[in-house]
Amino acid sequence: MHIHNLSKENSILNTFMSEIRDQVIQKDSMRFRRNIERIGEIVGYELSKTLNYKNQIIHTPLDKCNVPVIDDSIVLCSILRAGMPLHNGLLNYFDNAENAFISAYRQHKNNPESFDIIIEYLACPDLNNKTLILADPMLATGQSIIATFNALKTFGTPKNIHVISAIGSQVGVDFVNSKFPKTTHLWIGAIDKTLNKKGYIIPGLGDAGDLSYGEKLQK
Ligand SMILES: O=P(O)(O)OC[C@H]1O[C@H](OP(=O)(O)OP(=O)(O)O)[C@H](O)[C@@H]1O
Ligand SMILES: O=c1cc[nH]c(=O)[nH]1
Ligand SMILES: [Mg+2]
Repeated sequence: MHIHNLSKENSILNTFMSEIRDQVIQKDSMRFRRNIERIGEIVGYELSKTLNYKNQIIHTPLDKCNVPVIDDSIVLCSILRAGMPLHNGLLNYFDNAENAFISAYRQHKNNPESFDIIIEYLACPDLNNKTLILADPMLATGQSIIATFNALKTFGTPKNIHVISAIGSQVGVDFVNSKFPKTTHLWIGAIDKTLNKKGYIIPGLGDAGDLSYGEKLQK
């Protein structure tokens, strides 16, 4: 797996990262969603440099010119709920992408420290020979993204895979690195030290789904 840790380089991305982590600023849910969306836009721009391009002749009012344009068929797949703002950011740049949505949530067993990933909803186009972008802002244990990848296998074999996340834990990154094809790219805003007993990233930011859309009842 090619791991691109975008916080290693100074850029405006780190301003948005600081705001989604900040316990005061993150309480403004509209700003939180917009910052995640802006992270999606920046990552979309960065990963666009690795795509395939073809020359297109463009007629300006004065002459014609050759412009390289994206030649890959892109499918954006996001994990509900927290993936929605990241999805919007990517879709802001990849105008013609096809879209897939999957629901994955943690179902706790008898204690808060152990859980299964439950997938109930999946809508996905044909993935054969496409460029698949899997987006989820939090890569904690890595179980949700792996469960998603496995569930998508019946929809075809993508040509390339890009996994996008705002914050990951080192164990989660190591886990997905061991499960995805070696050619996969991981684009990540930051890789944090550890997970707590409930599987939350430390220092992380808290619960990305709740910060975007409000607290949900645990059932
Ligand atoms: O790497 P993992 O250990 O699988 O954890 C990451 C998952 O947890 C969060 O979703 P959550 O279950 O909180 O659902 P939500 O989006 O509805 O809040 C997050 O958006 C990921 O999907
Ligand atoms: O730290 C975490 C882990 C899972 N889901 C989140 O939203 N945050
Ligand atoms: Mg959540």
